[in-house]
Amino acid sequence: MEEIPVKVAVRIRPLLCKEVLHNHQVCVRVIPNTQQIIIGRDRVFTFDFVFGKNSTQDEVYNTCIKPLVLSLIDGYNATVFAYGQTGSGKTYTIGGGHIASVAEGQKGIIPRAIQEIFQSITENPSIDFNIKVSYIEVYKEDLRDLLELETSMKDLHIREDEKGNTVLVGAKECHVESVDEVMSLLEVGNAARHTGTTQMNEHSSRSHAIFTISICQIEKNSEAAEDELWYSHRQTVSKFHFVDLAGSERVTKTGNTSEWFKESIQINSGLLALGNVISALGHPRRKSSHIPYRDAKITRLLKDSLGGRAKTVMITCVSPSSSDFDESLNSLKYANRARNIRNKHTLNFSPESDRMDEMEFEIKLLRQALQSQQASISRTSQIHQEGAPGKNRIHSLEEQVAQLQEECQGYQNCVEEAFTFLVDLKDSVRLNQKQQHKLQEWFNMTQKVRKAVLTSFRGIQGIENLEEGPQHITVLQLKRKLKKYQCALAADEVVFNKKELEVKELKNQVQVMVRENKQHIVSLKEAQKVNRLQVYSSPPMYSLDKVLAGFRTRSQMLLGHIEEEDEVLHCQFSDNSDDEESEGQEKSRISCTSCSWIKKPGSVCSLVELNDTQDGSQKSSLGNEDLKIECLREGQESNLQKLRNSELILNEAKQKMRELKINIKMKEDLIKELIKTGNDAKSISRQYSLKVTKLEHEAEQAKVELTETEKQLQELENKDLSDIALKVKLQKEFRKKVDAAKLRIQVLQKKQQNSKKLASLSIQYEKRASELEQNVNRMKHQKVQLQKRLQEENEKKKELDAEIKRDQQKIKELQLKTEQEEGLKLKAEDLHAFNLKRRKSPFRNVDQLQKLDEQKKWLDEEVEKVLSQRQELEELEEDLKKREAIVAKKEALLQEKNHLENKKLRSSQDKMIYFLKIEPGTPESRD
Ligand SMILES: Nc1ncnc2c1ncn2[C@@H]1O[C@H](COP(=O)(O)OP(=O)(O)OP(=O)(O)O)[C@@H](O)[C@H]1O
Repeated sequence: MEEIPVKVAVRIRPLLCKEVLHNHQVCVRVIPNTQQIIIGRDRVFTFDFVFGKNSTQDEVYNTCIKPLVLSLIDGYNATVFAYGQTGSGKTYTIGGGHIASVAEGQKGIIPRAIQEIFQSITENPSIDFNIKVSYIEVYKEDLRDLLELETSMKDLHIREDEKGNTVLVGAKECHVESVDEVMSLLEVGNAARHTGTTQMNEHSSRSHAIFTISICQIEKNSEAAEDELWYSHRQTVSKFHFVDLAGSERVTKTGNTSEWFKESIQINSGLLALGNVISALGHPRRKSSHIPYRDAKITRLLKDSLGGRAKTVMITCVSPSSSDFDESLNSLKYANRARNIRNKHTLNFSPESDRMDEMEFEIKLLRQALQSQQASISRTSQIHQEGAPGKNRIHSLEEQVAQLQEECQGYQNCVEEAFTFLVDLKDSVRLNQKQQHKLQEWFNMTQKVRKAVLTSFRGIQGIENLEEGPQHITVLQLKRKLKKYQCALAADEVVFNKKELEVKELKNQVQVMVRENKQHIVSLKEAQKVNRLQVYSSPPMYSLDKVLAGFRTRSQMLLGHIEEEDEVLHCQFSDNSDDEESEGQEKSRISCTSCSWIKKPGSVCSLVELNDTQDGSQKSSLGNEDLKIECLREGQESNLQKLRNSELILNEAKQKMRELKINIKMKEDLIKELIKTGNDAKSISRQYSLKVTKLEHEAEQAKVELTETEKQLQELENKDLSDIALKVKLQKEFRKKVDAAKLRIQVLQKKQQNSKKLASLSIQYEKRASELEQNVNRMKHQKVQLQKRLQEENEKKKELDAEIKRDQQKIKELQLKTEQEEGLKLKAEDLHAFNLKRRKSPFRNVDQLQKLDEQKKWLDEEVEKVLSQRQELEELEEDLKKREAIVAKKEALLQEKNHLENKKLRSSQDKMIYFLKIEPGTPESRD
């Protein structure tokens, strides 16, 4: 049997309105013209089908579901299941939900598949179709019939038939005859399905739903119309499961608390089991490994579809939002694993139906043979009735028949000869009318006899024809074999086509890689060129203009560098098209290479060098003003960037606070529960300690009684009683008493032990509660610290606001100054003359020089400030990253801890309840 892999499709939904409003970035994209998906910066996955944010429902259906529907009609079982995080678009893609209110173009897979199935029914009038639908859900590991809600879940069972197919027993199967009927059933089922509202999805499916459509096809044989006596038919039964799984979710993210906490856990555990099955099946050495189908109901139901006999497509839905990065990556990893799963699908035609054909034909032949046999028997029986019944008589009759046949043959020969002779005679001799008439009569008689002989001969031949029956059977068998080989050939063709596709895909990939390689080489060459250019453009001596230009470029590059790093942080998941992104990367690469010479400490062009340049001092002062404004603007931009960052930090901190609050609330609930159980345990323990002392007292009494009875027994044995019978009787009584006392002591001791155990259990509860209290205190402390940090961040934000305002003020002042300076420009000639004069004169204008120095110093300071601000920013970002990593780790640990604590608490509660139940001598039961 051919192994065909499970096909895996990935669909990325567009950003939802609220995500756009919250400024979420896109982190998952389809690589154009490939079957690949890139998540984050560099994680690439290849799938059988990929659908981006602009993909339509029609596209999804036609590409990966239509072939499955056609296979269903060909007689194969098929499954499509949607997998993914909550709110990622599973229900939308499968076509569940309130389908009546959905526009035609937005309809999902189920309505389209139903349409297609009924279309093919109308196109095949030679086939009798019998269609049934069922709809069930798995909610909290319980099966529910969505078409018959009264059905008790105890009546629904998952079984395996003799061929190993998974069958759901007890679910209602509705016979349907039109698209509308199916749609209304689907609507009814969807309305009955468990849904809820979470922070992630307004209409979140809280259960796994399986909508099944089964088709029974009965092919009418063309002979049936011609021959009313017999007809043959071929029967095929195939099923299509449409599975909409509940979404995997982080409990803290969905905002579910207490009530829904358990529900989320159940959903996640079902999906975890499914993940384990996919992992085990996708394992390269899976044949030897165990596949844990039995771990959950959903995996048991999907056994046929994963590693079984059905043709399966898995659609993994992912959210593009960067806030769902982890979940999307996980989904993609699972989808990648699922590509390794191989199913062995088989055609569902029943060989029995072919055998039926043969048998029907055989019956027909036998009936005919029987009829002719009966006719001949009745004839012989007539002869028998007429003649003597004895065997000898038959034998002599047979001999007579043989003789007569011989005679008959002789006469026949004579007649033939006479016939030819008379024909010749008739032509050559002239006969009178009477003779002619007689001859004609004789001819007619001979013709009649001949015809009679011929028809009887044909009758015998007709009976012999019946012996062709077995030949016909062989032909049928051969036909059946031919059909089988044709099927195998078709399957081979499918595999061949698939392989061809894979080869094409690989070729495409190779081409893409070659193209990329070329691009890399080109960019490398460009980079080398730029490097070379920089080496030559690095001036040996700096003129003021060049230095200023250098300063500007440098500051721009520094800014660019810093901004680029900012982008790395924030635009890591930007929603640019791939081309834009690659262009951006190209630019950043070039800018990095071009700033390389400036970064070297030796090549930093300090403004102090301006001291040596006296030419164009006016120009430089004007340039300085420009520079100042630019610097300030840059500073302001950086401050704005800082502000944005701090806002981001603030939001994240708030989010953390919210999560912490939920965690604390849960813990507090847990503590309350624990305290309650602890108090109960305390009161029980108090009762038990009373009981222990009482029991001790009783045990003491029993011991005293025992020693007394033993003493009495001893005395009785020592006494020399004359009445032996009385002595024996008394001894018996005493021994009985001793035994009873011993038994009582034993029972009392056991009870004592149990009571002590229970008392220790309550101590354990107290300990556990105090531990949890400590835990909560720690969390509260964390909360306080977070609040502090929040305040600090708020203060920082305020400071930054103030700084920005100050910068703006400065910019205004400087602009004013520049305008004034520009006025001075008008006197440029005078100034030039003055400069020349000054250069000639041995003494320089000390005041102006001082002023210039001051301005240069100020500028240097400003540059330093900007640089230190950038430095601070970098440190702040690094710190933020570290903090984020720590918080994420802490969150994961806390979740794990919670989970364990809950488990422990539950098990200890169970234990406690168990103890309370099994203890027969509890005070209540005693009372
Ligand atoms: N491809 C898409 N195009 C447009 N909107 C979409 C797309 N996919 C999903 N959505 C929208 O996203 C929201 C969530 O989708 P849906 O309810 O299908 O998610 P889900 O994965 O089934 O969630 P859950 O597991 O919680 O049931 C819906 O409002 C839906 O309309």
